[in-house]
Amino acid sequence: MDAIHIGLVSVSDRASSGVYEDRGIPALKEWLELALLNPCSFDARLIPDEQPLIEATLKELADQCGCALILTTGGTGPAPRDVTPEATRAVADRELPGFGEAMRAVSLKYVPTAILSRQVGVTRGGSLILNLPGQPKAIKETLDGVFAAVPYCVDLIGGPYMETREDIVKAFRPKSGQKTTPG
Ligand SMILES: Nc1ncnc2c1ncn2[C@@H]1O[C@H](COP(=O)(O)OP(=O)(O)OP(=O)(O)O)[C@@H](O)[C@H]1O
Ligand SMILES: Nc1nc2c(c(=O)[nH]1)N[C@H]1C(S)=C(S)[C@@H](COP(=O)(O)O)O[C@H]1N2
Repeated sequence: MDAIHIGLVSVSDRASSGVYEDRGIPALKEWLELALLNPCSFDARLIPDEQPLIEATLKELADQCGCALILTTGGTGPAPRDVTPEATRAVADRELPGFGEAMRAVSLKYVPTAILSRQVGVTRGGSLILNLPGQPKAIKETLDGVFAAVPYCVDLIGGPYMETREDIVKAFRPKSGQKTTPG
């Protein structure tokens, strides 16, 4: 089974300055380790809401670290210091608007303020970058809702073949995109 390298970015002024303990990176890791069958390794970064730093971090994870998937958490709202979507768009080759739309739609089942998140999904080279809201509970809520589309997206941009635990999330691939196990 392909090994997968994943970038995790927690964007939070208060967690990065020690006001509270970061719960973003542990929540991202926990969900991914439960959902993915592939052997996974992670590069994790805890940074403040500073656009140049977010951009540099995303570029490093995509271009130097070779992450096929990069998940950010935090900084997607309307507050003046929320700049994760701007940073993500600034480093993007293409935007995949469906990810932001679908995450907001599933999130409305949990909170009416889901519409306040400006989260986006983009590609940069062979990396898929997804923004998640900062509330630690939002990580599971949004990943449960959209991750079915992630493995095929990663296939299409030339990444590893991701396999998921079906009781957590069932990856969807069209028949032509499915790998058949030999024998
Ligand atoms: N990385 C994190 N670790 C733990 N809790 C978090 C984290 N990010 C957000 N939260 C929790 O979710 C709440 C709302 O998150 P939000 O992203 O709006 O924080 P914020 O007001 O932008 O501040 P900051 O950037 O300092 O996290 C926070 O008050 C906090 O309780
Ligand atoms: N699934 C889910 N989506 C959510 C939330 C949540 O708790 N769960 N919080 C909302 C709130 S209150 C805000 S302000 C926005 C932006 O959050 P962020 O700035 O922490 O990224 O995400 C929204 N989306």
